[in-house]
Amino acid sequence: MILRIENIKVVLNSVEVLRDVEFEVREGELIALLGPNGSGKSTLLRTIFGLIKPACGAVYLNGRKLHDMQIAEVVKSLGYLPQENSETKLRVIDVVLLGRTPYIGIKPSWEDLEIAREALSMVGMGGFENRRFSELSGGEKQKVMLARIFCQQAKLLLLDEPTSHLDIKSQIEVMGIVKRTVNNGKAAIVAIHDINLAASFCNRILMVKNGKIFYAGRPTEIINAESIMDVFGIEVEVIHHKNRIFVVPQEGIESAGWRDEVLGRG
Ligand SMILES: Nc1ncnc2c1ncn2[C@@H]1O[C@H](COP(=O)(O)OP(=O)(O)OP(=O)(O)O)[C@@H](O)[C@H]1O
Repeated sequence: MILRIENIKVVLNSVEVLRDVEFEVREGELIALLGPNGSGKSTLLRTIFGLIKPACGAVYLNGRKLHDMQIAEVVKSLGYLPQENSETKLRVIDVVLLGRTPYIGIKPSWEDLEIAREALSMVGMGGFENRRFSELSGGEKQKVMLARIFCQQAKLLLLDEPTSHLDIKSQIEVMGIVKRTVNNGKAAIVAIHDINLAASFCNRILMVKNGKIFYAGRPTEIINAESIMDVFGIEVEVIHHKNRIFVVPQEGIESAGWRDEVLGRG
């Protein structure tokens, strides 16, 4: 499966929110969208999913223009997780089963139920099936919404800050699940604020500023003090250690004095 975003411009209420956005997504790729608040990451994901029609340019899925496709067809290919959860009094299992909507006939089959239960246990929410969604914590809700997307079995996942409410263990687990899903012949684009998490799990990073892609490439190629200053306007030090990179605030390094320790020179 190949998704191609071709020269997209998006204008919302006369404001140009995205411009000259162009890239491709191939099978097996996990792509992070990094950028400051308001830089256009959510708008890009919404445009790819077809919720926003670009003023110019287009999104192509396997060579077909996405905006010409039926919504039922789109949701079998693209799974979109929005940034905000909608509130509902539905039971957890029914929220997850909504992910099966593209496949369900009159009512869910045993197989649909099995897939939904498996997705819940995959995100560590087995046993929550009969709880009310509205009564869960922020992180629990986020995991349930992720289970919903996983059981949709779409080929490309569009995840808007999927780890924002999660503790460190859950963040790593969720990114691990996304990575394994991608390795099984799928792809994902993830808007995320944690640069270290993005660099640890993603094959490619797109750095967005003012609605435009400023840098694109492998984490080790494009994450450096200059690109972060350019895009975020903040001084950091990027430490390369054992093929990994760590982004730490300049101020933190100077006051904590742990840089040499990390590099094994302590
Ligand atoms: N309907 C709209 N009308 C006008 N401007 C909009 C509209 N929706 C979004 N914007 C603006 O578009 C810009 C990009 O917003 P977007 O939500 O895509 O940013 P983001 O990178 O996802 O931000 P964050 O990291 O804070 O979630 C922002 O300046 C926002 O105010």
